[in-house]
Amino acid sequence: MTDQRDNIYASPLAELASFRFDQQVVNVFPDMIKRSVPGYTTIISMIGDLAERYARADSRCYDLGCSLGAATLAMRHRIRAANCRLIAVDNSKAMIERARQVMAADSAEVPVELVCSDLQQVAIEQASVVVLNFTLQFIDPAQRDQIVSKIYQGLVPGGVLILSEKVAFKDQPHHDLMIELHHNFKRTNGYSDMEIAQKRTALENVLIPEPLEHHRQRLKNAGFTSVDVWFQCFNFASLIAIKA
Ligand SMILES: Nc1ncnc2c1ncn2[C@@H]1O[C@H](C[S@+](CC[C@H]([NH3+])C(=O)[O-])CC(=O)[O-])[C@@H](O)[C@H]1O
Ligand SMILES: O=C(O)C(=O)Cc1ccccc1
Repeated sequence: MTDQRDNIYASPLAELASFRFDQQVVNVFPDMIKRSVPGYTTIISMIGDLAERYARADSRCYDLGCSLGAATLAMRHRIRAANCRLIAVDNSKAMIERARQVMAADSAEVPVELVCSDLQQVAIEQASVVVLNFTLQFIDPAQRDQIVSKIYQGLVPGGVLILSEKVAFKDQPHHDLMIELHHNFKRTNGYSDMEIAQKRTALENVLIPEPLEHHRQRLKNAGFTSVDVWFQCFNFASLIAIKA
C-alpha cells in the first residue's frame, strides 16, 4: 500500500519548492523516512517498548505529527494498561487519510483516534505518554516553548515525553562531520548526490534543527525533572523527559 520507492528528487527540478507533506510524499513516506533517518526503525520499536512501560490505566497516549502512524502502531501493539486510548494528530490531510487506512488494516485492541489538526490546537489531557517523533523540528522555533509547556501540563505525574529530533551542533567541525556522515548514510541507502542536494535545499527553513542543549533547557524550563538522550546516531537524537 505504501512501499513505493522515493524518487521525488531523483531528476533535476527547475523549480525547487519548499518541502511539504503532500500526496506525493505520502506515497513514498515509509521508504523515504527509513532511508533518510538513521535509527528510525529502532526508535519506532523502542517507542513501543517505552509505551508499554509508561502507559497508565485510564490515561491517554498522544502521537503528535503521527504521519502514517508508525509510532501509534508500535504503541498500540505494546500497551497493556486498561482503558488507555491513543490520539494521533497530523495537520497533513493526505497523511491522516492514509493513516486511517493503515489503522483500519490493524486489529490491535487499543482504541485510536486520528485527528487532522495543527497539534497546537489539540488539548493534551490525562496523558501518560506523549510522542513527538521528528515533528517539533518542522514547527517555528518561536512556538516550541509553548508546545512543550502545554505537553508538560497535560501529563500525569510519572508521565513521559519522547522527543526525537534532527539536531545541530554548536561546534562547527563536529556539526559538519555529522552532516557528512548523515549524507553518507543516505548515499549508502541509494540516494544520489543530486537527490541529497535537492532535498537539502527543499528542507531549508522548513526543518529547523536546534542543538541538544536547547532541547534539554526547554524541557527543564517546562518543568520536566528528568531529561536525557536515550538514542542518538549522528545528528538524529531522541530524548526522554519524565514528569516527576
Ligand atoms: N503543526 C503541526 N501539527 C501537526 N502535525 C504537524 C505539524 N507540523 C508538521 N506536522 C507533521 O509532522 C510530521 C513529521 S514526520 C513525523 C514522523 C512520524 N512521527 C513517525 O514516527 O513516522 C517527520 C519527518 O518526515 O522527518 C508530518 O507528517 C507533518 O505533516
Ligand atoms: O532527509 C533528510 O535529510 C532528513 O533530514 C529527514 C527527513 C525525512 C523525511 C522527511 C523530511 C526529512
